[in-house]
Amino acid sequence: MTAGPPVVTLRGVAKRYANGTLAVQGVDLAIGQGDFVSLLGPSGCGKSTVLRMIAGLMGPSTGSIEMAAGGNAAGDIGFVFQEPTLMPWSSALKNVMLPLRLAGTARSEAEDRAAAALAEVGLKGFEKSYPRALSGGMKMRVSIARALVTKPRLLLMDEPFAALDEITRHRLNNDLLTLWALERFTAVFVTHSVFESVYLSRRIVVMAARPGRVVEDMEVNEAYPRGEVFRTSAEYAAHCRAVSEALHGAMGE
Ligand SMILES: Nc1ncnc2c1ncn2[C@@H]1O[C@H](COP(=O)(O)OP(=O)(O)OP(=O)(O)O)[C@@H](O)[C@H]1O
Repeated sequence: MTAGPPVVTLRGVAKRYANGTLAVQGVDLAIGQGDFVSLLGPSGCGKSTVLRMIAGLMGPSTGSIEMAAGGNAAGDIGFVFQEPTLMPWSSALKNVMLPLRLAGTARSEAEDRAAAALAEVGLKGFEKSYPRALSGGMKMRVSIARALVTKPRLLLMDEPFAALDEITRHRLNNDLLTLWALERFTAVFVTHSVFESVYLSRRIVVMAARPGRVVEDMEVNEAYPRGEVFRTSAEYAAHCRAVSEALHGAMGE
């Protein structure tokens, strides 16, 4: 599986917040169609800032961000936050229906598509459950279903599994890769975890702080599907070591 032409291209991007903080500077990054890219770096290196700019939630202070033509506007980008951010007063199904309803999709079609999205993340039978009745991992699954229900070509994830226990996190990593293979979206995944970035990605962009910038761009040239055999392989360990060294270099250690 190789990445196609860029879906999004950042050129000379810098972001200075209103309080004067220079969050990132000099970011040049092209993300290829169908790729799985992780942004890895220490706290404060600007990973979330880059992701929010790609999402169009805010603009860069200098430089440009170009989305390739051919998308379907509002449904083009899915965003998964660290917190599942579900509406507590609505069922899992209604939560997943929301982006479709906002886009004007008729109720019955939205229901069918939301139910299919929940089934894809392993939540068939939980359509009527309220968020409070679901575990942390299940809530995150609902959040992923909601992000994917519009069939975005770009899925942006900001440390989505950071708050989950390790077993749940491994399971969701596997399920995310299955969805990625099935739906063929381009994934941009923000994480602090070397292990998670190597397990998931084809490409790891290592960032450093003060000011936030890209310091290494590494490839994890290993076949998919990846599973427990990969997780316990010598190749996995070697990639983790190399990425870890790059990260420590980025942190000036
Ligand atoms: N809204 C804001 N206003 C001012 N400064 C901000 C704002 N958001 C982020 N920053 C600052 O910009 C820098 C980059 O923050 P950002 O959240 O992008 O980093 P991060 O790598 O995602 O960090 P973390 O891993 O801790 O989430 C930090 O110094 C942060 O304090």
